[in-house]
Amino acid sequence: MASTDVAAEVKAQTTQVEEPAKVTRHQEVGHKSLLQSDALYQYILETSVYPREPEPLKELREVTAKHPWNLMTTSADEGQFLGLLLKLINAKNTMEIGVYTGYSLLSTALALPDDGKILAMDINRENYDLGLPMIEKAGVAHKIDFREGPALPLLDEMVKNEEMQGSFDFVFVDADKDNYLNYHRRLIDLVKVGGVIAYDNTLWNGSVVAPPDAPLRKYVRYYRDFVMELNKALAADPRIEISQIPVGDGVTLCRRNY
Ligand SMILES: C[S@@+](CC[C@H](N)C(=O)[O-])C[C@H]1O[C@@H](n2cnc3c(N)ncnc32)[C@H](O)[C@@H]1O
Repeated sequence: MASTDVAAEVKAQTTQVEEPAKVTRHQEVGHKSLLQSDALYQYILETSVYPREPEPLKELREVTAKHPWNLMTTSADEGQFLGLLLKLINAKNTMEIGVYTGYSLLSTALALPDDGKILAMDINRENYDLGLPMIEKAGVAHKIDFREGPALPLLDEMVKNEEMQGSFDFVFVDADKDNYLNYHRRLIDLVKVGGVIAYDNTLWNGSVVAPPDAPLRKYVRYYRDFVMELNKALAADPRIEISQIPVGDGVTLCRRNY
């Protein structure tokens, strides 16, 4: 079925229970998760997420919404999920690759104990600076060690340092998708046994199931094959247990087994 047909079918289904809504990036290529209903997604946000969202995080979300690249931000429901996950695994020493204005960074910083740490990397400091006042307001800036620059050379340095091997409880990867497998090759040594690596965007706008002729935006098409290759590689990697969760744009949790 062509993607436009799928989108039309989805639209027909969802409009039975809601007002006609703008086409979301989930609907754009027509995958069939429950949350293709905008109304259900709004229900989750309004019932379970926004009422629990700390004020500085809300402020950071609102500031980010005005930024031209705001599509890159982690959604509020995913931020809440990551925060809960960190508490469930008692994470203390963590890493984030891909900060942008810091929504996921602040969500996770708030979930860490006062002496918790996040090594945060991004090639762009300007965007991080936009969110920094809210991170400071939330009283968690002392947990964050922000490094400006590409993540790969930093990871290479860390892997060489024996003390850093197996030292991270949690890593959130949300950056250049064409490097995810390169990150994985290094992170598997840096995360502790029993620790978790979370790869973001593993459903990549639903494009992982788009037919070859689907009208995808250029950057979606470019990264699609990398994301699909990553998904296959993670599924075949015996060193990890995985679960691919349809929150946000898809997040794959990997627990290091050995
Ligand atoms: C999707 S955004 C991150 C969103 C962020 N997690 C949030 O919650 O808003 C991707 C980020 O990865 C950064 N990035 C791209 N290539 C990178 C690289 N090689 N190393 C580090 N960061 C990179 C970009 O500058 C951008 O800020």
